[in-house]
Amino acid sequence: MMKPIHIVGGGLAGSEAAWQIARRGVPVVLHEMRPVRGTEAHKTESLAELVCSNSFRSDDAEANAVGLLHAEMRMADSLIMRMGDSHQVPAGGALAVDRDGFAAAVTAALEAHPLVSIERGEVAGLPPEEWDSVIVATGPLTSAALADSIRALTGEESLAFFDAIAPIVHFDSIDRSIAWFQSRYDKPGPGGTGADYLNCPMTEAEYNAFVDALLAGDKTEFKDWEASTPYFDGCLPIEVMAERGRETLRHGPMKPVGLTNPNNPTVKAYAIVQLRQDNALGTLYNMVGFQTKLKYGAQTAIFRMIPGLQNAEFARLGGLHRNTFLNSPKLLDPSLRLKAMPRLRFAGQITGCEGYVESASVGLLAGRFAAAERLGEAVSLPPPTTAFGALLGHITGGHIVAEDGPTRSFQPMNVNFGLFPPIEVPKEPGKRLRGAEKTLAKKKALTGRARADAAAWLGLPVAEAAE
Ligand SMILES: Cc1cc2nc3c(=O)[nH]c(=O)nc-3n(C[C@H](O)[C@H](O)[C@H](O)COP(=O)(O)OP(=O)(O)OC[C@H]3O[C@@H](n4cnc5c(N)ncnc54)[C@H](O)[C@@H]3O)c2cc1C
Repeated sequence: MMKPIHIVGGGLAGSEAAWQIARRGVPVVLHEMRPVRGTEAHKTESLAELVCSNSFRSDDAEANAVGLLHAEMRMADSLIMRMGDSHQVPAGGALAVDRDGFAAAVTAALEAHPLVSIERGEVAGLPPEEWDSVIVATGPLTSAALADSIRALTGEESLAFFDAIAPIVHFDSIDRSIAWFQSRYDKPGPGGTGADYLNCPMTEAEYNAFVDALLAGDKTEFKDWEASTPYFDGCLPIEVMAERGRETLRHGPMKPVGLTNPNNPTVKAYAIVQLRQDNALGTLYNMVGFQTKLKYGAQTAIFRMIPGLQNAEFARLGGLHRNTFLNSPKLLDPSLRLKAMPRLRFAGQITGCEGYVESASVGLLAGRFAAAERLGEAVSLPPPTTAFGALLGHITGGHIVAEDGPTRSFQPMNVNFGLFPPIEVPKEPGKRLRGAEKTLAKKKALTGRARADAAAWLGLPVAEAAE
């Protein structure tokens, strides 16, 4: 009997890693502490629970880096993408999923696999020595006992900071005589209709009153040690955005572009709040980009100032959560093993990637690497030109570490084109590209190269992938 690989944490990364290992014919034991012990954000005992938004973001594999990552993961037979695709809900150009159906399907697929056993319970310290190959995928809310032992082993302080959760509203409490359905620029996207978001318009006076209320609203106080904790720009709380400038929200989550109010088509709204379907039934909608650390009472009062939400009932209000992650460029080797104890491999957000899809993709890589090692094969790293390779590069070495401040410079990051090696746009005779056209051509060249290289790395037909 082959010895099993142990995975600690059955979230996005751990579930994907388990699948990848089992599909190579290697046994795996997946340790998940829920429901024996919970986290501040998880609500269920399902594997791969989505703790906040239900979106896997853009599904555009030609012009968007996370869309490209989707495509590469599908090529690698990703369980997370397979179940995401089969549980999608309409969301314009994005891939959004019915969170309960999705998590139940991932759980069922792993429970049914003959090479996967699932053990419920916390791994409350370093994994026992007899576990000779372990993937730690315990996420941003890693339990304190395990986090402490990793910190003791590495000698590095894990950096903690906060993510803020966006509120969810009951659909039937939204005033549909004010809010209208439309996707930005009427984009249909995968599984969408072009009219998937509910839009709440604001006049200039309403916007200013709203920003004033955000600035004045009661917020959760930071403790001393939390005060210096940096935010990451992808998930800024709205009141922090409002503090950065009166116009910041109008250029961020409340931007009014690509939308026309059918009740007042000749007048452009000054700002627009968008809500996106959150469950398959269509009974819940989340406020897009509205992460917040406002206190609950303040949230209810302030969000009801939004036209269309004056009677809103909230299924869940926003909240605050810590994020635990390693100084990976220093601590991990190129195949995600801890240099100080190579039987431990890390995956998911704890490695310093950011987002559901990125976490799952690092789980996918860790699973492939661990399985290859167990089978006595050479570990093959993805080319740096692929989204897989770009993300892995960020985690294990691409980042230039600056040691000149109180906090280290390595920060969690979504996949983005800045992580890819540059490419020359192929010149067309007699045509000179400029501006947006040139940017798009560059993205298409990068993603075409990435898909072809990913296919070659995975041993798939290259021509089809590059198309
Ligand atoms: C509050 C919050 C909101 C977020 N919102 C978004 C969002 O909207 N969109 C997005 O793309 N990303 C979001 N993220 C970021 C991130 O992508 C997700 O947290 C993602 O789930 C990370 O995947 P993971 O597999 O690394 O961790 P998780 O999915 O959190 O999985 C880790 C698992 O490990 C288990 N565990 C922890 N410690 C132990 C232990 N000692 N023993 C056994 N099991 C253990 C946990 O119970 C959990 O199931 C958010 C993060 C947080 C904290």
